[in-house]
Amino acid sequence: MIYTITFNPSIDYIVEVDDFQLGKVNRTANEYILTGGKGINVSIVLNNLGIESQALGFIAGFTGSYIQSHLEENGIHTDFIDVQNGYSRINFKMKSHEESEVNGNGPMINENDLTKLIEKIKKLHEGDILVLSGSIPKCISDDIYAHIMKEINHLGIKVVVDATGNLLMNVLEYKPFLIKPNNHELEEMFHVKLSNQKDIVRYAKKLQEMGAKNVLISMAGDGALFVCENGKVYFCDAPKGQVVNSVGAGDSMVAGFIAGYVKTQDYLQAFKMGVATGSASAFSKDLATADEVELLLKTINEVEYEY
Ligand SMILES: Nc1ncnc2c1ncn2[C@@H]1O[C@H](COP(=O)(O)OP(=O)(O)OP(=O)(O)O)[C@@H](O)[C@H]1O
Ligand SMILES: O=P(O)(O)OC[C@@]1(O)O[C@H](CO)[C@@H](O)[C@@H]1O
Repeated sequence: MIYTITFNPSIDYIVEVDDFQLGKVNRTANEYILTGGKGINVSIVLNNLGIESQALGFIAGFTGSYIQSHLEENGIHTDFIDVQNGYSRINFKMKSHEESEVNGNGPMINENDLTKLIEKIKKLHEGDILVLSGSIPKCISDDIYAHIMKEINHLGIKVVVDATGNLLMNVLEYKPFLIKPNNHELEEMFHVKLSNQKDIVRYAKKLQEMGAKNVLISMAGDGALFVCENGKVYFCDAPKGQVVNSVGAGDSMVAGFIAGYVKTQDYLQAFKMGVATGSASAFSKDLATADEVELLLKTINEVEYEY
């Protein structure tokens, strides 16, 4: 079974404003809401691709109830912990001349809530896949993903981590199966400016040396690089298309990679499926569907990188 954990689920309120004026009253040309949070997006896309998963994490208040019922209505299993403090956040995403986002901090999670989550995770089995995705509320220490990995290290579970900064750096010693920073997050982690693919590969390999088995570096419209545990390095161009909503493109890539890997056990197929799924989400209002992914997958060709 695949489990996703979202510490900080959200309702994403997406507004389109034709010509946003700072400091003025602006009116939307279009607006809609999506259920979000990185792990939840992974579960939604896996479901779209016909793969079962269970979404774990913390929800709170009326927004949390909406998130849970929306997922369940769409056939996604959930097992959230309902925390009694505040409400799940509403993240604001505005599309105008540029895309801007304001993400909330999320509800207060206490020790007791955390213990409940760890107890659930300890019941996972060998062969399960666990996805740890997204930011954590400020009240939680940035070694929490590492702590979770330490607790289940002996169980033979493949752990995928999509996070940044210390939250990601701290897990490396526990050898995650896959990590997926984007190129900007890679720069921030090493305090460097990476201006070409060769440099990006060099730093992705450092993450591998530090413990990650597979490293996927997404680069939005510039495609993605994959440093594989078999020693090979691949690059795929992103398919060309009209970007409609890139929120969740990275999560879709993670879901696509997992789906590809589960179906074929082949890393290259998984990588290509990841790129196709990321782009399919970027090219649509909502997250990628199986038909959209299948169409794009046919157009994707890899280049093996000589390093
Ligand atoms: N403008 C684009 N054109 C084509 N494909 C795109 C575009 N933006 C994203 N993608 C696809 O989605 C993948 C992931 O995108 P990106 O690098 O933006 O992830 P991310 O930064 O983790 O995104 P987010 O945090 O918004 O989920 C890319 O590798 C690519 O396949
Ligand atoms: O604040 P975080 O947890 O880093 O990111 C949260 C978020 O921006 O990520 C998803 C897209 O990747 C959205 O659904 C959600 O609003």
